[in-house]
Amino acid sequence: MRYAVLVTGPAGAGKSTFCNGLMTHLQTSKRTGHLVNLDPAANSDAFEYEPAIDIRDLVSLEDVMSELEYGPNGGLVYCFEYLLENMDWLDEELGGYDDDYLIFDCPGQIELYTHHPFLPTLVRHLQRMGLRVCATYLIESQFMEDKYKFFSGVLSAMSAMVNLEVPWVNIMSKMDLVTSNSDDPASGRNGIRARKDISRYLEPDPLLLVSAPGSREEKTERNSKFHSLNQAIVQLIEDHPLVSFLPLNLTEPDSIEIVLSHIDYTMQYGEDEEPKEPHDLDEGDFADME
Ligand SMILES: Nc1nc2c(ncn2[C@@H]2O[C@H](COP(=O)(O)OP(=O)(O)OP(=O)(O)O)[C@@H](O)[C@H]2O)c(=O)[nH]1
Ligand SMILES: [Mg+2]
Repeated sequence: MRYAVLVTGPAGAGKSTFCNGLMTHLQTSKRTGHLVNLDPAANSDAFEYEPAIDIRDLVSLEDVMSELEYGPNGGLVYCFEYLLENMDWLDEELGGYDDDYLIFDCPGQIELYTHHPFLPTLVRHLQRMGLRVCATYLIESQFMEDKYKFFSGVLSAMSAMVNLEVPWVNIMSKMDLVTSNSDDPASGRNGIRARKDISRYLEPDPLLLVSAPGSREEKTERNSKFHSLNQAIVQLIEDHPLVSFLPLNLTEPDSIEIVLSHIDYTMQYGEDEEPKEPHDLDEGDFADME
């Protein structure tokens, strides 16, 4: 059985870094993984591990831009369309890997996840080839600093999830950057101050969008033209409680292990063996953040 983990998410969310971390972790756990680079604009220096399959061997953004005079975004779309027309290239590349764990590093163009047919087509193709596919969607912990930015991240994750019908793991990356110390003057009014707050973001609490009744903030919000929009979004997220995030701190092997065990579980990796329950988050996992 072959497995494919798609690593998706907006630009700079830490996808490539997570792929590297996952590869290292697989190696130290005596498992094999292969990196697949799907980013035609990737910078070669970004890879600690040489990709086993690399879209740039088929088409590179640089060539498309210089030869066809596309700009960077149109150029990317062209690259994916080119890949979709040349899927036999991918089949051939994938042919050499049986019984393997493939990690797909995807590009950060948000439109690829929300409305471009590229990823759904790719997923169907991989499934037809007999691969078990799951997707991860990363947003970075800095999103938690601003509740509006955070909810736009939640909505983009939801929209990517409904677009791709595969098992799904949402990840809050760069948790090493969260210093949630209530005495820390740097964590401002909207900062993430306490562990209680962090869990409201990891299991998004739509009420974060609504200010406390009677507060000055609430009164200004009620008058603002965004009030009904916020209410509608709160309702949407409450009606579709699909999104929750696993915290990822790459400086802690345990954290990577927990994320990997959830990914394995969604794909029933090694199901010929005993199925494994994913590790649960311990109370202790947040201890250093307080
Ligand atoms: N502190 C910290 N920084 C990180 C972490 N992961 C990534 N970064 C930094 O965030 C930046 C973007 O990381 P990438 O891994 O290139 O992000 P990406 O999602 O692959 O970006 P694109 O491919 O351009 O969309 C880099 O400067 C990384 O060093 C993390 O876990 N902690
Ligand atoms: Mg990247």
